[in-house]
Amino acid sequence: MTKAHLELTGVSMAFDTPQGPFQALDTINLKIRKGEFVSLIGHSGCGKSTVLNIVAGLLQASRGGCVLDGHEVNTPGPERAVVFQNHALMPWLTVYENVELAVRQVFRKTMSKAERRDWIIHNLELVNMAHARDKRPGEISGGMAQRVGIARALSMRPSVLLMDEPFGALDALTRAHLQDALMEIQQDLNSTVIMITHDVDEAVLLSDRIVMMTNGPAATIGEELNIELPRPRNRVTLADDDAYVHYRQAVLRFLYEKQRFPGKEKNADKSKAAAPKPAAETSTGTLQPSEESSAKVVAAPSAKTGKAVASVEHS
Ligand SMILES: Nc1ncnc2c1ncn2[C@@H]1O[C@H](COP(=O)(O)OP(=O)(O)OP(=O)(O)O)[C@@H](O)[C@H]1O
Repeated sequence: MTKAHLELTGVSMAFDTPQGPFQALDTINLKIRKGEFVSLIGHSGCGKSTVLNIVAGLLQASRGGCVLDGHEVNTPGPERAVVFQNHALMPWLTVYENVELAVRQVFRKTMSKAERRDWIIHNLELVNMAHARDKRPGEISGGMAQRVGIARALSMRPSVLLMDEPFGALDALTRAHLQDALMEIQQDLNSTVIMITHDVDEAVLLSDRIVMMTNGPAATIGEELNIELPRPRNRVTLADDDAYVHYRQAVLRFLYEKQRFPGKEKNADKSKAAAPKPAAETSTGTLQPSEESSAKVVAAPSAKTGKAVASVEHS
C-alpha cells in the first residue's frame, strides 16, 4: 500500500454509562490511502458510527487515535465532510441556503459570489434538487432532504467524505442514481470515502475495500476484502459477474455465518455449524438494523424492483 492518507491506530472507545464503562470498540487499526473508497459493514450496534465519528473529530477515542495527512484529528474540520443518516439540515434555511452555508465556509476566499452561486446550483443539480432550492427542510420529503445533505457534503470538495448510511432512506431508483453519481464524483474528486452501509450490494458496487466489523461489545475489524473490480462499474453487467458474486457471498458469509450472533462473536465456530445457508442465490443482501440471534436470512422478491432481496426474519 502507498503511504496512508488516513490512519486509525489502536483505536478503542469506552463510553461512560450509568452501569459503568461500556467498551464499544477495541483496537481498531485501519490504513486508508488517498482516494480509496472504504465501506464499513457490520451488524447493528457494533460500532460503525462510533468509528466514523472519531474520524469526523466528533468523538475522541479513549485509546489510540486518528491521523489525517500526518495531523492528528481532534476536532471536526471542513476537509472531512459528513453525511449523516438523518441529513441534519438547518430547518430555518432553504435548500439553497443550507448548501450555501457549507460553500461559504470553504470557498469564501477563493470563489466570487457568482461562482459560489453556480457551484451551489451545480451540486444541487447533481442530486436532482435544484428545482426545490427555495423550499425549507420541513417542506420536502426525507429522501429529498437526504439528497440535499449529500449535495452539501459534496459542495465542500472534501478530502475525506464520511457517510453514515447515506442512501438508507431512499427509494431504489433514487438510490441507484445517487450511487452512480457518487462513483463518478469520487473518481473526479479523488476524495477518500468511508461509508457505513447495511447493503451488501451497495458495498461491493461502490468500494475498493470492505471492512467488516465483529459484533460488539469490544468490536474490532474482523475481515477486510479488497474489491478488485475494474471501474467504471456498471450495476447491470456486474450482477452476473463471477468476481462480483464471489465478493458479495464473502460478505454475506462473514455477517451471517461468522458473526451471526450479536454479542457472541467468540462462539463464531459454533455458530458456523448451526448457521443456515446464506442467501447465495439472492441478488441483494440488505441487513436489517436489529436482527437477533434467532434471525434467519430469507430471499423474497422486492415489491419495488421484483429483484430478490435478502432480509432477516425473526423466529
Ligand atoms: N454516547 C454513547 N454512550 C453510551 N453508549 C454508546 C454511545 N454511543 C454509542 N454507544 C454504544 O456503542 C455501541 C456502538 O454504537 P454505534 O452507534 O457506533 O453502532 P453502529 O454499528 O453504528 O449501529 P447501527 O448500525 O445500528 O447504526 C452500541 O452498543 C451503542 O449503544
